[in-house]
Amino acid sequence: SALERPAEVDWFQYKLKHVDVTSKARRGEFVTPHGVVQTPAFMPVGTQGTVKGLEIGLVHQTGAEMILGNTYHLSLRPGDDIVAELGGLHKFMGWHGPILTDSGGFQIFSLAQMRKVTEKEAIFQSHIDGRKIHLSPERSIEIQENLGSDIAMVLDHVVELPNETKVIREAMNRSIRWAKRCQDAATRKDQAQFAIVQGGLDEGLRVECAQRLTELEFPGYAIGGLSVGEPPPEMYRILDATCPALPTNKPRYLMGVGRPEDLLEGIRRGVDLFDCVMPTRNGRNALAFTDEGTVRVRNAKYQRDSTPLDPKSVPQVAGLSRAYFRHLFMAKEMLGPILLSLHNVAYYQRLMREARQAIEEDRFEAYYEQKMAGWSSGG
Ligand SMILES: CNc1nc2cc(C(=O)NN)ccc2[nH]1
Repeated sequence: SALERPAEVDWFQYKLKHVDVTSKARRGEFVTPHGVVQTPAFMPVGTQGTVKGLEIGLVHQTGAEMILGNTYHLSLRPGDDIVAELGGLHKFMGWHGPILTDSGGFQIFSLAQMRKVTEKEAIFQSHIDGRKIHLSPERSIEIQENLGSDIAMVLDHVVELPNETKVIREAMNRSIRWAKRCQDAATRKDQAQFAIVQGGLDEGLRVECAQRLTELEFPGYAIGGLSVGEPPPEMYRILDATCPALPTNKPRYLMGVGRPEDLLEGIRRGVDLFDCVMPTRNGRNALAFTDEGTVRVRNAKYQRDSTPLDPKSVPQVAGLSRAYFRHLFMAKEMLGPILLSLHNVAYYQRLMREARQAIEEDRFEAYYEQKMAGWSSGG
C-alpha cells in the first residue's frame, strides 16, 4: 500500500553513508519501490522465480533484502506475458521486497545453443525445446517490465574470455550502443536500469567503458563479464581499475560473484552488491560454508561427528550434528539440500551484516584479515 512504499522521489537514490578509513569499502543504502537495500549486500539467485529449495519465508529469514530473477529463463517458462497477467513477479512468487532481474546477456554466452549476435539482437535456441529466440535490447526491457522487477539490467554482449582485444572492444562498443537502446525503450517509472561495464581483462577498455556509460547517467552500474574462468587475481586487478572509474554516488554491482573471499575482496575495492548461485548450488551438492572454510558433509569423517555444522547458523540448522547432515545426503533425503541451502544463504547474509558493521566502525581491513585467516585454517 502507499503507506509502505517509500515516496517516489527517493526511488533509486543511492546514499553513501560511510567509507571505511582502512580500505575502499563503502557502507550505503538505496531505496526501491519495494523497500530499502543496505549495502554491501548479497542477492540470493531466484532463477526461475524461486531461490532453489527455499520457501520464500526462509529467504526472508536469512536477512536477504533483494533477490535476483533471470529474464532468459522466466521469458521461456512460464512466459513473461503470463507473469504480467498474474500481477508480476513479486506477486507470482510471494516476494514483496526488491527484485533485480538480469537481462539475459550472460545466458546467451553461457547457456543457449546456436547463438548468433547481430547489431539488432541475439538469436539463439531455447535450452528447453529448441525454439528460436530473438533477444534485442528492446525485447529484454519489455520482458523485465512485464516481470515488474525494481531493477532491470541492460542487455549487453558478453563474449567468452580469453579473446582477441578486437573482439572484446567490438562487443564492448555494441554493449554501450545497446545500453542506450535499453534506456530509450523504458516505459516504467517504478523500474530503474543498471548499465553493465564490459571490456574483458583489459584495464584500458574497462575504464573507457565505465566512462562512456557514466555519461549516459544510469542510476547504478554493474561490472560484468567476470568470474568466467579467469584467475581471481585477474578479476581483482580489473576491479582495481574499474571501481575508481565509476561514480561514487551510484551503486556498484559485481555480477555472478562469488565465493566468500571474493565478496570481501570486492567490498574492500568498493563494490556494493553481489549475486551468485554458489550458496544454493553448493548447498544442493553437500558443501557448507563456515568460518573455518568449506565442509563437505558427505565426507566419511563426519559419520559419527556429533558436533554442530555451525552453532551460529539459523535455528533450523544450529542444533543439528554433522553426522545428521551426512546421513541426509547419503540417504538422498530432500531435507539435506534444503537445510544446507538455507544455511549457506544465511551464512552469506551474516557475512554482509558483519561487513557493514566493520565498515561503520572503520575496521574493515582487520575484519577481512580475520575472516581470511579463519577460512584458510581448515577448521
Ligand atoms: C558466475 N560468473 C558470472 N559472470 C557473469 C557475468 C554476467 C554479465 O556480464 N552479464 N551481462 C552475468 C552473470 C555472471 N555470472
